[in-house]
Amino acid sequence: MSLAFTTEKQLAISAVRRACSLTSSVFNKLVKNETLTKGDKSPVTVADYSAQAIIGSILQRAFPQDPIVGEEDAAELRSESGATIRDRIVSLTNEALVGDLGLGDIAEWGIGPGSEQTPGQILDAIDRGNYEGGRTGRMWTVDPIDGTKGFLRGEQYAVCLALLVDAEVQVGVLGCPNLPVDPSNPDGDKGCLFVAVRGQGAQQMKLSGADPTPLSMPPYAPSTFNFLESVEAAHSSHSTNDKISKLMGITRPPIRMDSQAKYACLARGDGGAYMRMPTGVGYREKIWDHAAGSLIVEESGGIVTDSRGQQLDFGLGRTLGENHGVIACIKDAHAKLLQAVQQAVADEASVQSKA
Ligand SMILES: Nc1ncnc2c1ncn2[C@@H]1O[C@H](COP(=O)(O)O)[C@@H](OP(=O)(O)O)[C@H]1O
Ligand SMILES: [Mg+2]
Ligand SMILES: [Mg+2]
Ligand SMILES: [Mg+2]
Repeated sequence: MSLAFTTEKQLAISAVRRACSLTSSVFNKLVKNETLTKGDKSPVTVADYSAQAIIGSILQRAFPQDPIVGEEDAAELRSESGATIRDRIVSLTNEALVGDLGLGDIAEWGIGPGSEQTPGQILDAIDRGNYEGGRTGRMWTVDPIDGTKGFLRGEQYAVCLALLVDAEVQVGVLGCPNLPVDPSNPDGDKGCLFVAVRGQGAQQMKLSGADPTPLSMPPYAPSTFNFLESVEAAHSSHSTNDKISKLMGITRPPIRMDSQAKYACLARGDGGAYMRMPTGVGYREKIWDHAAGSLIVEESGGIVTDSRGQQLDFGLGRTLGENHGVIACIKDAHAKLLQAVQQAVADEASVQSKA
């Protein structure tokens, strides 16, 4: 019997790997005017756009019917002021598309020597990410660089791609170019790829595709349990985590890290829970920030819910809807953690109502 989603898995690995080699090489050459500030004040670089163009272009060739929910769009690049950055993105994307075929790559996906695209095709490949999402059918979701702030600091970031079918994540791939391959040797080799297919487990491999190893989360051990959380306090509440941590009796400090690399590290046994509690500014979490990572944690034996213990709903459109936070955790610690979370949320609400 052939396994489900074999082609999709291989394609997602190939696309993410190609995008990762681009982001790593751009980091070393990035110049100041290659970072723009978006309407929401967040940064976006030529690497974000080019990585989305690469993934969009490969998906267009392999699965032309599948819509894409992607973080970036090409509106700014189509404007007059976007001309310089557009030219750079076109040449970076083409450089990456024509790179030699590697393990598992298929030339029919529009990669390898001779696969250049026109500027118009590249902008269209980025804009394929404009799909609004929804509850039914197949769709991909892509975050070309998750943790752009981490990328700019030379710290953690992830290239993220997931396939959803009827609002359920079926395939998830995370490429983490700056993540140590062996967590016990942080100064050793860097560059990991994480992949999961629903019902088939999760694996870590090197970005080159070598050394695939199955992932499985360790059992709950109170003495080593701690939280993974964002570096950016604006993205998730450090203070709420601190209260939850005290209620749980956790003594180890949190591990701060940008991007969905947190999901990946949790899946391979770091910390015990990835905590993303809302900061109260009405921000809605985006599906591309959670789809791939949540499946990798679930397929490694973990559990992912919101702060009420409910499953994340990927069928609401481009966002996860009203923000009740995200809690990804070792399965047998989840009930205890949820109790502490709800206590902390209730305490915060009562302090606010008295203020
Ligand atoms: N106020 C907010 N609350 C929660 N997440 C936010 C936020 N503002 C931006 N983000 C998201 O936080 C992501 C980074 O998460 P983390 O802090 O875990 O690294 C960003 O992804 P991008 O970097 O892809 O834009 C962005 O989507
Ligand atoms: Mg962004
Ligand atoms: Mg993101
Ligand atoms: Mg991003």
